[in-house]
Amino acid sequence: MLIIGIAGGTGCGKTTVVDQIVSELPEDEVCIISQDSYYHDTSHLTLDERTKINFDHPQAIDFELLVSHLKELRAGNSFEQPVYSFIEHNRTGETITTYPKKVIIVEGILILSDPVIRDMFDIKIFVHADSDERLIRRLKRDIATRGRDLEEVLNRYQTTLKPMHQQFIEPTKEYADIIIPTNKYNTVAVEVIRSIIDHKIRLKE
Ligand SMILES: Nc1ncnc2c1ncn2[C@@H]1O[C@H](COP(=O)(O)OP(=O)(O)O)[C@@H](O)[C@H]1O
Ligand SMILES: Nc1ccn([C@@H]2O[C@H](COP(=O)(O)O)[C@@H](O)[C@H]2O)c(=O)n1
Repeated sequence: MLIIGIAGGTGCGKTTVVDQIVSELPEDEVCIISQDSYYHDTSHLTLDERTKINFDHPQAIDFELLVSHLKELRAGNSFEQPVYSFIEHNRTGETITTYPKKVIIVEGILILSDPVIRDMFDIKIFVHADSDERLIRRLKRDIATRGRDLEEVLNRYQTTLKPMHQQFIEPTKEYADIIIPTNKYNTVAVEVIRSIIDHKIRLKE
């Protein structure tokens, strides 16, 4: 089993890079775990209280649960991955059964910030796009798919996204084995990563 961690600021293109990497891998050989599934359960809060959470701080993430799930996979067991709603700012109560596969990809803004999880990765990748590029993408995506408006995204950007990025996300670049520049689509880097995965899988077989 090969466990790959893919970090990088919001809107840098993590999900896009993951989709590109897995697009040519057999479906039964790869599983994807999103850090978003591990936002703490906030059912005890009202929707209004949930909107005030700082979702870019490491304390917003249930890293303990993520670690325990990765350990299940390493032990050859499946687990139930929570489904998260960006509209409700909470887990939906549904889960996706996630099975151990040859390649496990864990992606999220803060996944290189936790030392225990970091140690579990065979390959650590940081996806980099400039902050103006990320803000533009985040605006477009959040308005189109996450039920946000311009005011909300810009307000969150100034109050939490930018300071949290500088404090907790950008510094984790130093732990990365590979940094992928994604100011534009980077098919060469995706090809390189695919061949590293192929090589490492063969070594482990
Ligand atoms: N290299 C790129 N160039 C232009 N747009 C991109 C690029 N990568 C991703 N996008 C777009 O930017 C938005 C955010 O990308 P996404 O992969 O969801 O980022 P992340 O998972 O890091 O937040 C999406 O709408 C996606 O289509
Ligand atoms: N209820 C939530 C939870 C998180 N966010 C934002 O999502 C970002 C992380 O996801 P990416 O796909 O962009 O990596 C993070 O920056 C949080 O601010 C949210 O808006 N609402």
